[in-house]
Amino acid sequence: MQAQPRAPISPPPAAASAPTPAPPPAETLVFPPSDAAKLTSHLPPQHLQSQDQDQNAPTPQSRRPFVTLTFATSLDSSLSLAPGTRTVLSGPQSKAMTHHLRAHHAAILIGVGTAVADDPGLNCRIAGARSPRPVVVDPRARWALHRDSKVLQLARAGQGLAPFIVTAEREPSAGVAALLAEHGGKFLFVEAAAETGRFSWADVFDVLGREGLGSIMVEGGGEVINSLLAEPECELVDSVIVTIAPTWLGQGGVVVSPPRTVGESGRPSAPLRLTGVEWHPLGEDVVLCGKILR
Ligand SMILES: NC(=O)c1ccc[n+]([C@@H]2O[C@H](COP(=O)([O-])OP(=O)(O)OC[C@H]3O[C@@H](n4cnc5c(N)ncnc54)[C@H](O)[C@@H]3O)[C@@H](O)[C@H]2O)c1
Ligand SMILES: Nc1nc(=O)c(N)c(NC[C@H](O)[C@H](O)[C@H](O)COP(=O)(O)O)[nH]1
Repeated sequence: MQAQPRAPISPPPAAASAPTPAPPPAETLVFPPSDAAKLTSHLPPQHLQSQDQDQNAPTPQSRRPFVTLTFATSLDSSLSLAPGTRTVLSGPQSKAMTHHLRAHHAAILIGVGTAVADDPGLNCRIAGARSPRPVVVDPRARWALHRDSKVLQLARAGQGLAPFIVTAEREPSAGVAALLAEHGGKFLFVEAAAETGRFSWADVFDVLGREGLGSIMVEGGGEVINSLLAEPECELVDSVIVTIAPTWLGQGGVVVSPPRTVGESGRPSAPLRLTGVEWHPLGEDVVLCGKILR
């Protein structure tokens, strides 16, 4: 029987607009279970770790999200060499620890200063782990989010989630709003104080709680962290996990140092101390875990 000529295999129709190529696969991180076990008591309760709206969408009356304050700092309490300068402090082991924290929180929150400086991905790069919902605090909606922003590239590649942007603008950019909606993100409106343009963190966390985000890891930057270490905002922080790197960044860095308090005598006093403290060496870094002493 004579073989029938094969019909030519036509090339697939060209996509109308070639999709943006997925970002190059970032390094996959590994955090050993033996190290993970040391952090368990400092993580949110299990039922608050996912984004499952049914499971943990706290009603307005229920408690606010579990808040973890976590960042990497130098020996001179700096987060980076200068505002807007992304500075590597963590070694591989404590970097993996940060991603372990991301897998165990429903959301990861940064300020717009960090978003602008770092073009962050804000996903979890441990194989098989879930990524948190990125939240960017941006009262004046000044973050120039665009299709090639890393966080949106990862969302399109299924390697992360699109951000929720917390703003005081009642009519933020329609273009950015559409871009967010296309990727599963959105703007969240929170009223800011008229005189300062700042949010009450209680309001921010209430809004995020009503989005079903039962736990939030606040990663920075300096302004965000210092404002959460001030009274009374520090009452909202449930856990503190700090990576300390054996590096001095020198003067001019982005410093973590909460506002000073002054006693009745007029003498300055230390504003905050941690309790329930544990120190865990990880590579050349040490990870300090604790809770703010009430
Ligand atoms: N080492 C680390 O762990 C770490 C983590 C995050 C960022 N960083 C670094 O920190 C630097 C950015 O820090 P930063 O202090 O410049 O910016 P930031 O990320 O703290 O963002 C500051 C902005 O957030 C908003 N904001 C903060 N608190 C607010 C409040 N209570 N109400 C309303 N808006 C509020 C304001 O718009 C403010 O301008 C970058 O260099 C980044 O690389 C380091
Ligand atoms: N743990 C930690 N060690 C560091 O050495 C360092 N520079 C940061 N910085 C935090 C960082 O500035 C922001 O949270 C990002 O911008 C996240 O970015 P990715 O998601 O990793 O792309 N954090």
